[in-house]
Amino acid sequence: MVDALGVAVIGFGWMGRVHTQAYARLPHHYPRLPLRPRLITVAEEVPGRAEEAAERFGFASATRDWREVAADPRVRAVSVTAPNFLHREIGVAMAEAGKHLWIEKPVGLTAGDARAVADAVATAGVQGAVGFNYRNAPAVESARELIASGEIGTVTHVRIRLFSDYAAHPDGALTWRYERERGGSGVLGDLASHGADLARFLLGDIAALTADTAIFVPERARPSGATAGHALASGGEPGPVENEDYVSCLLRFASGARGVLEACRASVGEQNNYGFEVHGTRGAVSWDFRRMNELRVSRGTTYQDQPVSTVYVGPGAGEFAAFQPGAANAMGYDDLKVIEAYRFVRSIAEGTPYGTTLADAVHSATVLDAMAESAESGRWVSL
Ligand SMILES: NC(=O)C1=CN([C@@H]2O[C@H](COP(=O)(O)OP(=O)(O)OC[C@H]3O[C@@H](n4cnc5c(N)ncnc54)[C@H](OP(=O)(O)O)[C@@H]3O)[C@@H](O)[C@H]2O)C=CC1
Ligand SMILES: O=C1CO[C@H](CO)[C@@H](O)[C@@H]1O
Repeated sequence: MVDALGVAVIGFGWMGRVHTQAYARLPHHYPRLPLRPRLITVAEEVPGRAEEAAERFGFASATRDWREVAADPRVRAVSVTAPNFLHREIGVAMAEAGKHLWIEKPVGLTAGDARAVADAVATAGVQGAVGFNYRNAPAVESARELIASGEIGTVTHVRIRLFSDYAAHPDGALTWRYERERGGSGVLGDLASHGADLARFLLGDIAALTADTAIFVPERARPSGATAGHALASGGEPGPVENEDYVSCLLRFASGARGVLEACRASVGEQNNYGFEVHGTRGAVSWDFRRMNELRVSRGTTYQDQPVSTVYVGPGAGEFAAFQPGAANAMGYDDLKVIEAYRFVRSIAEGTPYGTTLADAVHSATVLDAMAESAESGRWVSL
């Protein structure tokens, strides 16, 4: 018996589209899920964009005012895919209205914002999921199991990197991402938030850190109209970039392991170069988002003679089997969002969290706040 789950999407740029497509694809990949999302309404402030989204993707209605979503009894679950400065206000309002919440990272501008949304979700007794999609990659789940099984021994150190060039082009538009008021931090919230989540997912809590940040592209052109994702602008008045393009961070884990996390949104020549290398006393495992379905693994104690092999993950790993019949049939980025949608909807169906929660967002945001504090003070910060 399959029941309908009325859903709404607030903010219809890049992530709004990806969440919508994930809801639509759920029955294809998870036919036994007892709830089937029904696209009820889309809220977007750019004139005409909500109507266009409704027309293209099949929402029953469209609005420019997200408050109408909170009041809509047809809607039981909401995706918040609007810019960061709206996460807290919209997230809290939706939870208070009794809506289950799937909200994008970093969940607000600060750890205080993430905590406010987490508290509202807990008080309302609704389910909450967060857009830390990289941990949904079956290969990342396999790496976590490999580490937890002790097969690579005691973890000694890890390197986590998130390098991209979406902010490297000098004509990249000065969107909300580059403003303190609407974006909050820069690459911290945009990319290092994922890195902080992966660090904890793989290796447990971070005990202390020290960080350094920099702005490499200090001015950008103001966009002349509506933008989505990482748009280019031409001819607009230049304005200042208010948040960091780059962060490097040394980590000490509660386990005693050491780590380096580095993220940059303006790395010329790097496109979505996201990944990690984890080293232990008896082996190592590494992952690269651009080869998302592979792990590089080394195991044993023959040291310099030890082979490093490529492992193609297959139907036994994470949610791989819901997408492809055999190893080395590639999954893609949008599939990670389908997995996120599945875990969110399953949480609602079973009344218990399954996958990322708002607590994960609070942990990640606390790490980001500590990085900002350390970059400012030049000191180590304990967590
Ligand atoms: N998990 C992941 O891998 C990713 C997560 N993200 C996260 O997703 C969120 C959205 O990012 P992205 O989709 O790239 O951003 P976009 O700028 O592409 O889309 C956001 C949309 O929300 C609109 N918006 C602004 N104010 C409102 C409002 N009051 N009501 C409704 N809509 C509004 C924006 O309009 P306008 O243009 O007028 O501002 C824009 O159309 C961010 O928090 C980001 O950090 C983003 C990319 C990847
Ligand atoms: O979460 C994210 C993942 O990568 C994107 C760029 O490629 C970011 O913009 C985004 O916020």
